Parts: sequence; C-alpha cells; structure tokens
Amino acid sequence: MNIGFIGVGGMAQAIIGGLLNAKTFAPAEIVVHSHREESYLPYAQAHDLVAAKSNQAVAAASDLIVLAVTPNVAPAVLAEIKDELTADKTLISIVAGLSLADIAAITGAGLPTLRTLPNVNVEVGAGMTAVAANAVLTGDRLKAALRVFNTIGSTTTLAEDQFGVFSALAGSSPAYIDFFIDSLSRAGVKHGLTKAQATAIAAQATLGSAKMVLKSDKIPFELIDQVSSPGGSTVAGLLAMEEAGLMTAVVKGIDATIKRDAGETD
Ligand SMILES: NC(=O)C1=CN([C@@H]2O[C@H](COP(=O)(O)OP(=O)(O)OC[C@H]3O[C@@H](n4cnc5c(N)ncnc54)[C@H](O)[C@@H]3O)[C@@H](O)[C@H]2O)C=CC1
Ligand SMILES: O=C(O)[C@@H]1CCC=N1
Repeated sequence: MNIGFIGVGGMAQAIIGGLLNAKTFAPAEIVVHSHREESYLPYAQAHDLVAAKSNQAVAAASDLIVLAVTPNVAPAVLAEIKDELTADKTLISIVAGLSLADIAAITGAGLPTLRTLPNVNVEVGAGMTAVAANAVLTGDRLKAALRVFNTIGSTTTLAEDQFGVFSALAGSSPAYIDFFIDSLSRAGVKHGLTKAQATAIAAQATLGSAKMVLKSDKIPFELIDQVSSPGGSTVAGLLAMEEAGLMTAVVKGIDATIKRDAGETD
C-alpha cells in the first residue's frame, strides 16, 4: 500500500519520520512532492522515498493521499489533483480549518476522506491526532487510514465542530509546552545550571508529569497537592506563579489560538 504526501513541510516530515521509525510503511511505499524541488528532492533522497514530479503524480501513485499543504493553498491543490481522486483512493487531510464539506465541495462526496489534526509529536511515536471520517470511509478502508495515526500515537474521533479547540489543546500546545520547558530551563540557568543540563532536567520532569496524569486515576489538582508539602517550597512557587497569572495566561493563549483557527484576525 502506497502513501503519498502533497506538501513536505514540517508536519509531513514529522508524520513520515514517525511512520519510518514505526516501520508502518517501507520507504519505497512513501511518495512525496511539494512545489519547491530543492526542499522535497534532497529530503526524498536522504530517506529513500519516491519523489514524484507533480501533485497529480503523487495522487496517481498512492492509495492513501495525505494533503499536507498550508490552508491558503489547500483548495487550489485539491482542484489540481481532483481528476486523480478516484473512489478506490482515500484522501487524508491534515489541513487545519478545512472541513469535510469544504473538501467534498471540490472533490465530490463519493471520495473516502479522513479529516485529521495531528500534532508534531507523531515524529517520536507520541502524537495526539483527532479524526473525523466522511460517510463513505468505512470498514477496512477506514481501518487502513486510522492505522497511519494509530502507529505513531493516540487518536480520538471528534465532531468537526470540536476540531478548533482540539487544534489549540493538542496541535498547537507542543509549542506552548516547549515554551514552558524553556521557561523552566531559563530559571535553572538563572540559578547556575547550564542550559543543556536545565533543559534535559525540565523536559524529563515534564514527560514524567504527563505520564503520571495519564496513568493515575487522580486529576492534576490532586497530583499538585501530592507534590506540595505543607509549608514547603512547591506551594510557595505555585502561589507566586498564580500571582503572576499563569492560568489566566494559558487560557488567554488558548482563546487566541481558537479564534485564529476559526479565521478571526486581531
Ligand atoms: N505544524 C504543525 O504542528 C501542524 C500543522 N498542521 C497542518 O499541516 C499543514 C502543513 O503545515 P506545516 O507543515 O506546518 O507547513 P509548512 O509550510 O512547513 O509545509 C507546507 C508544505 O506545502 C508545500 N506547498 C505549498 N504550496 C504547495 C503546492 N501548491 N503544491 C504542493 N505543495 C505545496 C510547501 O512547499 C511545504 O512543503 C497545514 O495545513 C497545517 O494546518 C496540522 C497540525 C499540526
Ligand atoms: O499553527 C498552525 O496553524 C498549525 C495548526 C496546529 C499546529 N500548527
């Protein structure tokens, strides 16, 4: 089974990296093309992937076609490959804000289509991907499309009107969590650690805390209490962070992310 990528930017490369690590597809089953030869050809050569000469050629050569271009060009790219999108193929879109109805308006409703919103952590097999299938993507065809994302992380089926909030909480949040890790790390540097030491320590603490939340039957606030010794240092730090407005800052950031995803500008 061949999987083709139209657009080979940051997110497509994260997915391909995850799929190669997980051995979900052999390199010879992965077909790529994007509009700048200098960006996709060296990448294809470095990973032994199949470099196609056009977007249509990707669609023609693939069973699963991943639309991985930016939202502003996605409708034009779909129109360009429309004739190759026969009903024996499955279209997988990762384009934020592009609905199944938007896609069907260009491709027709008979094309099996999976709308997804993955996050960059698919590259290390720890992704979080939302999925919504259209009415004609069912049975083994649906399983084959879901397998792409199940082998590189977790998936959750979501109503399309929840993709905006999901995109903020999972699609964009790796950037916000990295910002938090970097803030911890800078504080470590302020107090004498090297940046490399501080970043490794902060990242491992973040990874462990996420695992605890997922494995434990406690809610995060109970875990916070478990760390906060009476009269101790943690509660002093928590109160200082809250005085600086940490929770409000996070919620405001997520609000702004959702607004932009919905097409609103400042
Ligand atoms: N970066 C992320 O963490 C996430 C991104 N997404 C979605 O993934 C899509 C891609 O995002 P990024 O990889 O971040 O952007 P990017 O800018 O890194 O990649 C876009 C790719 O599309 C190619 N491209 C542009 N016009 C083209 C055309 N006419 N034909 C073929 N290829 C063309 C570019 O050369 C580039 O390879 C977007 O729609 C975004 O909403 C979804 C979830 C997470
Ligand atoms: O920044 C963006 O628009 C995309 C959507 C989710 C993550 N990156």
